[in-house]
Amino acid sequence: MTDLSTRPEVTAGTTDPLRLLTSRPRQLVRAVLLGSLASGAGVALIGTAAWLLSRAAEQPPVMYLMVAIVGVRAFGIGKGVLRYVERLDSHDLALRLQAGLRLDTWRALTRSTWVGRRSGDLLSRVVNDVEAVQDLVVRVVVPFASAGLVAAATTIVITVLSPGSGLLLAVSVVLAGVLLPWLTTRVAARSVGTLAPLRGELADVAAEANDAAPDLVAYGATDAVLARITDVDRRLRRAEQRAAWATGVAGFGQVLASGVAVLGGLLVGAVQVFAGVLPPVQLAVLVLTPLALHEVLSTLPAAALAWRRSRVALERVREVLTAPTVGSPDRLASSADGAGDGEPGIAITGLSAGWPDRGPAVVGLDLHFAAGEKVALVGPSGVGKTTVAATALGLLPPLAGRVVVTGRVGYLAQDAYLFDTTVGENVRIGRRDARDTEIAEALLRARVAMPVDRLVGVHGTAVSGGEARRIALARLVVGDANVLILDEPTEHLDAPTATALIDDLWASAEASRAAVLVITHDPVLAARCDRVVTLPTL
Ligand SMILES: Nc1ncnc2c1ncn2[C@@H]1O[C@H](COP(=O)(O)OP(=O)(O)OP(=O)(O)O)[C@@H](O)[C@H]1O
Repeated sequence: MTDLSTRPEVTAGTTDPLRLLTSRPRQLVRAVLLGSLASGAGVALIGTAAWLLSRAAEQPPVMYLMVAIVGVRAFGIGKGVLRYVERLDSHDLALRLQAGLRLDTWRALTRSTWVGRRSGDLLSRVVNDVEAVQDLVVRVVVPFASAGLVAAATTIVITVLSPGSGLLLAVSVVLAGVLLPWLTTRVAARSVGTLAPLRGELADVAAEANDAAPDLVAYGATDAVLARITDVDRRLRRAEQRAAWATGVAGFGQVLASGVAVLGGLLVGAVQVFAGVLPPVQLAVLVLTPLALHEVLSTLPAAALAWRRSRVALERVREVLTAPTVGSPDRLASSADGAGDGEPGIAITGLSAGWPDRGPAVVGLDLHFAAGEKVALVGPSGVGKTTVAATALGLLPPLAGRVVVTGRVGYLAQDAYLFDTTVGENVRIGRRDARDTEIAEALLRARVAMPVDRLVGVHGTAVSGGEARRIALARLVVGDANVLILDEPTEHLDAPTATALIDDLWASAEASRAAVLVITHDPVLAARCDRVVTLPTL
């Protein structure tokens, strides 16, 4: 067994089920062997107990029963202990593979800005679908492989005792272990294949309804959204019911297969006992051992469905891993971390910019500004000011032209995100090693008279719009950025607060010779910049 906290995580680097599983072959083999021994102990327990009961009925001296008595105890205890150890080992392997895959998925997420992706579905892929790798180990490979080994061993032992019963058992094993699982996946394939996408869709509509709840209630538009959620839920439930129905029918088939093995064993064994070729005490072994084996095989239809489900889920994860990147947030992070390669500044040359699957919002923009310069970008609503900022930040790839940003970038977004934590922790995002005193000072400079430990609520709903804006500003102030991109910094603020805040921002920008790009509709703020660039309407 291994300690997850001390061993490095496995990075799977693949979503191919076979390659995933064979990335830790020794642990996989060990888990399968432990699983086989646990299941084998269960079957051996019933077989030995059956012999013991029959033999005890003949009332021999107890010495003749001792080995069987010890065997029953050993198999009984061994079954539980081995199953426990197998569970530890197989879950350890499964969690390791899952951690590796999750790490790969996060890496893929950080490579792209995922502009335009449905966030609920993306979340469902990253959380639920990645977990499919757990099922692959615990519910598919270990049950199938160990059931196969135990079935082979049991069939050989029964064949040695009674070839006719062995043949019948082999037929029932093929029926229960191969045919029924295959039929189950055939019947339920389509509905199982839709489960993961439907869960993603449900997460998506539920997340959207949650975000939009105040507007929906205010406009009395909840019915339509609830109807959408109910519709997806109904489709999901139907798919789950179909899968459950297939598993139920397979369960019935399992009982039949087990009946064939038990009755067959009884008939063939009885004939052999009457013919004097089989000792009577072995009859119970021929009858009861197949029963125990079929208990092991009864999990296989569900395992076959889990295999199908895991493949669909891993395919969805693969789509995330191989999705084309949008923008270059990693480059942004490195330029933000790099200790300012050269003078801070932004050089935009011949830029055409726009959002994926839309035409360009901005065409042929030239905008160069240097350290210590403050430039206001103005223009009518929707003309593309935020699009220019997103492109300069690397969140969107330029459609044409070049954008070079030198220095440590600090960005105040128009809809800056507040996490559901304290004011202080929200500010600390600007500089992770900021001390409490520095956070308090940043809040003071951003004119937020709030205790650092006050909670801001989900999406900052427990603070006012102006307070949220200033907390986001404090996040910018606490960092040591020297290229500032500010999208509507004075929005939601009263005139005196806005003036005081800009005074402060300008003072610290001048001290660090920062290059400042301000997007604004506020003529007072624009007038306080060195230059005003007006974006033309296309
Ligand atoms: N995430 C997005 N996905 C697709 N299109 C977008 C997105 N954000 C903005 N757009 C579109 O891009 C165009 C430019 O929008 P942008 O937000 O850059 O304008 P803006 O000048 O900043 O407007 P405002 O002053 O109202 O904030 C608009 O037509 C807008 O509908």
